[in-house]
Amino acid sequence: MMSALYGCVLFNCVSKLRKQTALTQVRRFVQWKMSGGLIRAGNTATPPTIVAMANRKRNLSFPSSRCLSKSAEEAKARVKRVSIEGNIAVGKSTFAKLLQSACSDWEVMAEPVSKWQNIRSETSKGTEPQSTVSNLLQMMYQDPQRWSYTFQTYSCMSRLRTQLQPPPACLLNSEGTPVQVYERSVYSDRYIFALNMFELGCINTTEWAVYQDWHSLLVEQFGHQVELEGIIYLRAPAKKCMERLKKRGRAEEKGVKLDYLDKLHVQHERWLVEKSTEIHFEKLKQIPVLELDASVEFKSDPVVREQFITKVKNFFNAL
Ligand SMILES: Nc1ncnc2c1ncn2[C@@H]1O[C@H](COP(=O)(O)OP(=O)(O)OP(=O)(O)O)[C@@H](O)[C@H]1O
Ligand SMILES: Nc1nc(=O)c2ncn([C@H]3C[C@H](O)[C@@H](CO)O3)c2[nH]1
Repeated sequence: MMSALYGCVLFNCVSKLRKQTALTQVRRFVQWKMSGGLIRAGNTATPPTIVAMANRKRNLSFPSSRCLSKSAEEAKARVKRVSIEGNIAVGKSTFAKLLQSACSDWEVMAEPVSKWQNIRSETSKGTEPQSTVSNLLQMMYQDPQRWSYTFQTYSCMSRLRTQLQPPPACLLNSEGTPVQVYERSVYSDRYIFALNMFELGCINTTEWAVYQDWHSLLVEQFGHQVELEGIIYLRAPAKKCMERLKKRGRAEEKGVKLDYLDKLHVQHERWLVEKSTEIHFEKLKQIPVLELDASVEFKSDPVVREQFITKVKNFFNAL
């Protein structure tokens, strides 16, 4: 019942989005007409849809809901997008903070864990509307069979929202190599977590088919707005992640077993190292991956920190 409702909400979002996209096309066409219909692309006047296609080939980004000037579009297209992937507690947030402080051309977007821990809903009991808060992360860990599908719909939606956020002005004005860095992505949502939950039997075959269907639809509809140019894979043995998970002591993760981290490690290896996971998006199949040994302690060691930053800089520059 709940799954059907979530599917329905997502479906409504997509059809609204389609309408918005159509409206944007019409608006762009009217603006193009009013400006005399001349956009420099060689010597010919080119309709906006054709320019859009040409720009897509050159990997230029298009605004989702408002029209940006050509130079703003070009500035946006210069911003590269990279996700940090890795097992639970491997050190992504810690590494992300290091990147954030290392270079003003890099903007790090944290995984929205606190949103998953605090889902507000309005209920009307009696006459007064009441607000209740639920912790979906905890619900998922306590009863994965009941809540995994719901969790994946919400985690994926929140990751999508993060990946759709426009770059800040400082990145648009950057003269270096501006990069938006995401802690995980809509791709790890599917190819690590949802897949793992399916393989564990916590997501059933129907839920998995439904998840994959709307995931593909969303990724295809948003196109290059949610594409990544690269992935940083923080790699460490599951045992090391378990040590760190225990040290961190997040309440919801108390029941997490080494076996679960082992399985997630295998999913990361299949996707990012062996490349044996079946991937459904062409660009993602060829994406460059920077692998870093995250088992080393870099927080207290400035030499290791510098080595990491240099590797990341070289990786970004080559994208
Ligand atoms: N290189 C490191 N060496 C030693 N300890 C580390 C290192 N990186 C992170 N830690 C510690 O490990 C714990 C988990 O780190 P962190 O929260 O960054 O992991 P994460 O990958 O972001 O976790 P999650 O998957 O839950 O988002 C923290 O207590 C952190 O201080
Ligand atoms: N089931 C499941 N699916 C996801 O997409 C997902 N993404 C993160 N997590 C869990 C790992 C950490 O405990 C915590 C913070 O990363 O949330 C997930 N769990």
